[in-house]
Amino acid sequence: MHCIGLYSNNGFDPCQESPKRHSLYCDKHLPSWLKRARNGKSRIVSREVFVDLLKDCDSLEQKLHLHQACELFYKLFKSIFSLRNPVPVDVQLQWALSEASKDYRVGEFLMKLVYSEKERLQSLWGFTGDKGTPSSSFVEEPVPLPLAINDSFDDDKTIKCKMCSVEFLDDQQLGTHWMENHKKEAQRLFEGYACAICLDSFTNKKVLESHVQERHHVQFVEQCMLLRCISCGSHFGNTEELWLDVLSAHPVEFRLSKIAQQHNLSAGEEPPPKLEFGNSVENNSENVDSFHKFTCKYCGLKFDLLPDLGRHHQAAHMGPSLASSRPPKKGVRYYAYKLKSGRLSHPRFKKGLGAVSYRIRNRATATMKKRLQASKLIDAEIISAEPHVMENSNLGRLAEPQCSALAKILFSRTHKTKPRPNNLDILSIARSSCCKVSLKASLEEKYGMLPECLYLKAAKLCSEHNVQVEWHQEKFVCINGCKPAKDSDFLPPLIPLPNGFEGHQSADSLEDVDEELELDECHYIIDSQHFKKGPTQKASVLCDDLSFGKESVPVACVVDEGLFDSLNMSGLSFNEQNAGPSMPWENFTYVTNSLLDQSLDLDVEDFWVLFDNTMKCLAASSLFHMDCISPSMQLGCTCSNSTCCPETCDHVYLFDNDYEDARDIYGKPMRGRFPYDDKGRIILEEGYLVYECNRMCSCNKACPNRVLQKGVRVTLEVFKTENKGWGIRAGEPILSGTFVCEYVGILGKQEANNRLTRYGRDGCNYMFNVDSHINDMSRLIEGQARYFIDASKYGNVSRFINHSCSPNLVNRQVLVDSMDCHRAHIGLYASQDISVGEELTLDYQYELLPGQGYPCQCGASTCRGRLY
Ligand SMILES: C[S@@+](CC[C@H](N)C(=O)[O-])C[C@H]1O[C@@H](n2cnc3c(N)ncnc32)[C@H](O)[C@@H]1O
Repeated sequence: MHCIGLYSNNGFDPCQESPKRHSLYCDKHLPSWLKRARNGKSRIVSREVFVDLLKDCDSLEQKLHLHQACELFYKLFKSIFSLRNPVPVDVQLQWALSEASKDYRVGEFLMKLVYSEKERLQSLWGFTGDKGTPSSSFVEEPVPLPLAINDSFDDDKTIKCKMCSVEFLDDQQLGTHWMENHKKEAQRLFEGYACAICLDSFTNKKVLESHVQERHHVQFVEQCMLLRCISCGSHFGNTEELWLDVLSAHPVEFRLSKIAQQHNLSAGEEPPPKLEFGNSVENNSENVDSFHKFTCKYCGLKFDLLPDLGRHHQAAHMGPSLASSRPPKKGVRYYAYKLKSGRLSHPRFKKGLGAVSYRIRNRATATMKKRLQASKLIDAEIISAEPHVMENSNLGRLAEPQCSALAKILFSRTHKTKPRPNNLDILSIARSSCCKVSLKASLEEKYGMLPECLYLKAAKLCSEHNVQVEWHQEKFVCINGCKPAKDSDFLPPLIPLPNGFEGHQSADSLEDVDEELELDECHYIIDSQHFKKGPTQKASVLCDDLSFGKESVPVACVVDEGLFDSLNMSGLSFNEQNAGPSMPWENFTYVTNSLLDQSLDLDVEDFWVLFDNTMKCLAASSLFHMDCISPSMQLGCTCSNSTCCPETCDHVYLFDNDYEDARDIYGKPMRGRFPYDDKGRIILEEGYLVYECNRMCSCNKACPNRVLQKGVRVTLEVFKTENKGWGIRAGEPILSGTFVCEYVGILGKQEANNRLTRYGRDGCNYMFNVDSHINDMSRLIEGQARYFIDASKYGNVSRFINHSCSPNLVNRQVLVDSMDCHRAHIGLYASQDISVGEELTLDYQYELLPGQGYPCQCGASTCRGRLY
């Protein structure tokens, strides 16, 4: 016997290995539901129960049925267990029942499984509210599943011709009978046509003829005609060849279906002399001249045979890659389709992953393209900036944009002339450095002064390669006494030009500047950052801590010199005039946790009704009983240490269970890993829920799987922007993946298609549309309410984050105190390294109709222009 691990409902290519694991599977193909347990929890079907059931199987066939039942059981358990699954449990159960009832032998095994496993499943995962006392609704004996039509003929000794009901002992005899008696009808059943030039297929000879004439301009149509087996699509030169294929490959299709047999037997009637292809005559078929015509419900075209209608439907009304028609996005059929196709467990993510792997594959090309584009841009800038420089022949008259352009040009040129350390150079120097000071000193000794962003890159590299370097901020004193390198040859970095710089310099001083630039062009590194306004600029602190002690790091509110005036009038894009000037902290109440809107209280009610029904349903199917899940739908892990490790943490298990194919941001599988790296930075790719440990877990706050819940840990500053009102900027370098803050406000829901905008007193929109940011899962249910977080009255520092079409923050939905995805927290994480003083921005992802919204001031080269 061979391993049957590759078996699926659609058959299998047998694995050639002999079975080892539990006598049915080789090592490689042991199914997920039998895989070795961690904490005894990961096995969906326990080994003992499986082996017991296997002992009762005498034939390979029975073993396959057991295998199928286990798969079904696994799928059902897994999808019910996934609490974020929006498909109602009763629909899932219906699906499982209908699947099981297709073959009563599979159904029987399924019920045996449910019966044997129910107690284990009940107590597993700490589901038991009152351990062990089964409710009265428990079904103690396996309930036979409703028997559907058994379409299998294996038990029958005879088979009947579908045309005349004459009985035969085997398919061969039936085939010969058809050849002799029903060849004409059989032609209608199997014969199609194909164009010998392009192999396009046709149901009708006439259509083929006109195709050949019109498309290929051929008159002798007969030469271009191939016969085509409708059943399998193979092409043949003549009828004999086609019939040989039919006899050898499709004899089953001559048989009378079981339903028809039963019907005939019970009614004692002769079978009607009409063609039936499987059970396919549905409401899109009609009787014309005693022959069935199959009508396409989309375009009204009629076909003699259903497979042709199918092919037409696929070619004319579906995308080329879709193999089968999909049911409408509603109801049991749709969910069943989702479940069967495996899309339910990770619906959007396959698509997401495709995109990710595409992105990864194309990263190199993209980088190259970017570089090319950048160099083109710079060239273009040289062309546009240089004449300007000449024209004015006076640096002092250059406006800031021209200065930036010039700086960029010089920056790129000087970069080209100076050697720069590559990743290996940085790492090898970092390995012999104890702290940032010594690393900086060594690098500068070799390469001269380097821009600050290189140290961010170095920090990232070190963390990725586990190189221990002390990264510190200002006033750090290294215990080894490391001191910054001082080289008198280096000129100090440029400082921002003073206000009123435009046109105020005397001609003499400008000449000096010009000369200096010319002379030292190759030795300076002029970064366009020097022209940006940042915290290096003089700023006045309006408030030391806008959170008034609610955050563990104070959030200062500052105004840069030169923007004071804007405080007296509206610095916002619109509408502040009426409200009058106010300080940013005066317009809302600072909270660190979202509050629930009343619309959600109702939702909780709905939830309990659903929950109640679900549990009754499960109890009736003898899986669980009513008290098995905690009201908050929270699942605690049972790691024995105070800090969890991914090998044992149930949240990792839960995640893996829900997202088998999840990847990290580098494209590596997430299986068996926390969503955060050991520095607490998010590594999980976008599009997945993050499962953090919670108060039901035995671990403590130091657990690496608790990040968002610890709140803001980086220094942030609320500052006045030039044209977007208030914004947030980094008060310290923030490395990519670092948790920045949570979007906090009032969590509510709105009815679908009903756009909700709420403006705060300052005329700003503080709505975060949860639905539009993540979780396709909820979109499986059409017309479902959308969720939002409104930070206009209650919120935290996140309410000041402005929109950018090229943002440096991303959001993730994080499950902490509830496994219900509608109670997920919105975590905002750095999507790239962010330097001190850089504004933190998020893509609001509004969907706007043409003409809607307000001008976007993000300034990104990819700016989409408008913002809601
Ligand atoms: C969530 S608030 C951000 C904080 C806000 N700037 C403030 O002063 O409180 C969103 C509002 O900020 C302004 N805003 C954010 N990003 C913007 C952008 N890129 N362009 C123009 N205005 C923007 C808009 O008024 C928007 O309604």
